[in-house]
Amino acid sequence: MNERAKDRLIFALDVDDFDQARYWVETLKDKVGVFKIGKQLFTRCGPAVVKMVVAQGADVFLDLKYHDIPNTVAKAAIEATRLGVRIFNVHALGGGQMMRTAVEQVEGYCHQAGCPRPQMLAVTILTSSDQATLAEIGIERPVDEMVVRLARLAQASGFDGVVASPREAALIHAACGEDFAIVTPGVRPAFAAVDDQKRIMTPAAAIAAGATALVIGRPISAAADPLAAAGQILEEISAALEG
Ligand SMILES: O=c1ccn([C@@H]2O[C@H](COP(=O)(O)O)[C@@H](O)[C@H]2O)c(=O)[nH]1
Repeated sequence: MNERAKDRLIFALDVDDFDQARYWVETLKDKVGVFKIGKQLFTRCGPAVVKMVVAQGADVFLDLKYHDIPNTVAKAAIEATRLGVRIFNVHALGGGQMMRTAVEQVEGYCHQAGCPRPQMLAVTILTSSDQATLAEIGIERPVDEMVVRLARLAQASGFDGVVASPREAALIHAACGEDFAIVTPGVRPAFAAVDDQKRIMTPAAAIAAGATALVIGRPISAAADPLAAAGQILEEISAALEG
């Protein structure tokens, strides 16, 4: 198996409590490069759960999708940086000033504290949304056009990459270049249920389209044999990287 496959797999720690989170980190840390802590687990456990994952030698993607006025997002971003996470994110829909202020203040903090700057990602359009969802909120432009527009804005604001569906990965890659990270949830292996995701692709198709890392939760956690499911996904990523 291609060794780089593990670095491309981010597991969504969408679980109810601290003990379950620790169980999944211990179980999957040989197969998964980064553990994603989202709103459910962070609201339940707070910074202690970030520290637990880091103490196990794994990296954290803090997926709190900040979306607020520039000052509030920048201060929250500094707190995420202080926690030692490798990646955190904001909503690109918060706009350029919000993203630029976050970049400036995080870089200022890192310079002063002598710590590495986390990777900063901007969520474009949620993978659970489709054209009808955008219409509900008054956005008539096609989903893929909106995603590319937000990706360009994030890049111009100093962000390192975006969160998007793998369906838009090739377009983002063409618009923003090779060094811009494209982290994709909405990934469903053939054996898994679609759940509430709308814009999906298989792991192999996502990598082939240019996704730099895949966020996967329920296809592993809800599988009858989660380790086998993670192994199968890694094989798929590996084969796509070789191909
Ligand atoms: O557009 C987005 C942004 C974030 N997510 C998060 O990714 C995982 C996906 O989990 P699955 O169980 O594989 O569906 C979840 O934590 C979401 O909050 C996303 O799905 N789409």
